[in-house]
Amino acid sequence: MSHWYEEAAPEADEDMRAAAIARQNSLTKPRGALGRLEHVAVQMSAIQRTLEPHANKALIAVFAGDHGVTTEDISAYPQTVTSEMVRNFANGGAAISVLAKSMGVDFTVVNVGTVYALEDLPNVQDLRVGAGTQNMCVTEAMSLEQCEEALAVGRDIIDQAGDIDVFIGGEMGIGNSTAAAALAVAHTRLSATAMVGRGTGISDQVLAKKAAVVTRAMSRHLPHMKNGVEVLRRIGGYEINALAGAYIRAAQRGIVVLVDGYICTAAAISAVKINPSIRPWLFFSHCSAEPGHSRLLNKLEAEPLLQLDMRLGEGTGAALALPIMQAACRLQIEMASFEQAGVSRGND
Ligand SMILES: Cc1cc2ncn([C@H]3O[C@H](COP(=O)(O)O)[C@@H](O)[C@H]3O)c2cc1C
Ligand SMILES: O=C(O)c1cccnc1
Repeated sequence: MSHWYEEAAPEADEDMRAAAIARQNSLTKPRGALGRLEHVAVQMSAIQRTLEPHANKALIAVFAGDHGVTTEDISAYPQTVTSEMVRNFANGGAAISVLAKSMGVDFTVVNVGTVYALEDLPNVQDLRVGAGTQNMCVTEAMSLEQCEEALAVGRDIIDQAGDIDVFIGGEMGIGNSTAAAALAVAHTRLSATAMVGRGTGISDQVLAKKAAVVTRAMSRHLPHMKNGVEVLRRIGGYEINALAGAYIRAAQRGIVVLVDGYICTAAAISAVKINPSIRPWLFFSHCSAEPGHSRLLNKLEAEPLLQLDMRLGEGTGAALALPIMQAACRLQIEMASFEQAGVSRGND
């Protein structure tokens, strides 16, 4: 039986890529002088199949969910903060709320699975598929039904998004940097120690415990990880799975994805595992301060746009990278060529 998340995303057009590279090389700058901005514009051209790539209309969706693994005391903050932050998102006080507002980008919050139900809140969609996940150290994080439902929550957010060029996903979930580390281990086979980080700001002692927790979870689940969905079911999270579903659907619909920090990248690599055809549509916004993030980005052969020592999540790094992506597009579209501007070519 084939599933929606296995349907292929549109392929990159290699002729258009060559044409975009030629255009970049014709513009009034030394060859390659716009660095990664050139890579972004060229890749956008190849996937959008145009020399005039666009990243004008974006949607930011923050997915929230709680994690059973918080029982193991692996975060510096209590689980209640997930719900409290959902209210903060709704009230405009969170970092991503401020960024979305100041940048004029549409912003929505999706509750995929806080432990407790929340009251009706402006801009928050209640699509809970469970009351927090189970502790991955002792059992699977969720059932297959819940896993598929969480993936579908992300898919539906994209399907309801209308005509957008760019999708930015964010996450909120106390304990989710532990789930992300477990996913990172599953997809790279590097050690738990290499993949755990301080998350919200844990001590050396808690960091060592966090690595042991991930190791314990891996020894339980690794033998049974027969496919990408099973990985997400066993060690993912409702908000992480919704992100993976949103990334897959965005790519299938020809929407460019700006991936945020460590947790979002763990969702992204899980999504690529489920559906490798989505990879050309993923752009990586920044390299966070979590040490596992650069390792995960390496595995994905990703070139993050920013390095600001951020370690927040919520989609904040991706939001900050949006104007850079937009600039990369405008430069390729609007710069004059050497011929048009009457500027002499060099021999670079
Ligand atoms: C006030 C507050 C706001 C946040 N916004 C994002 N996170 C980030 O921190 C959490 C992951 O770290 P850990 O695995 O250590 O719990 C996630 O919710 C992530 O989005 C926050 C964390 C806190 C405390
Ligand atoms: O890189 C991230 O996304 C991150 C890091 C720490 C805590 N929350 C998110």
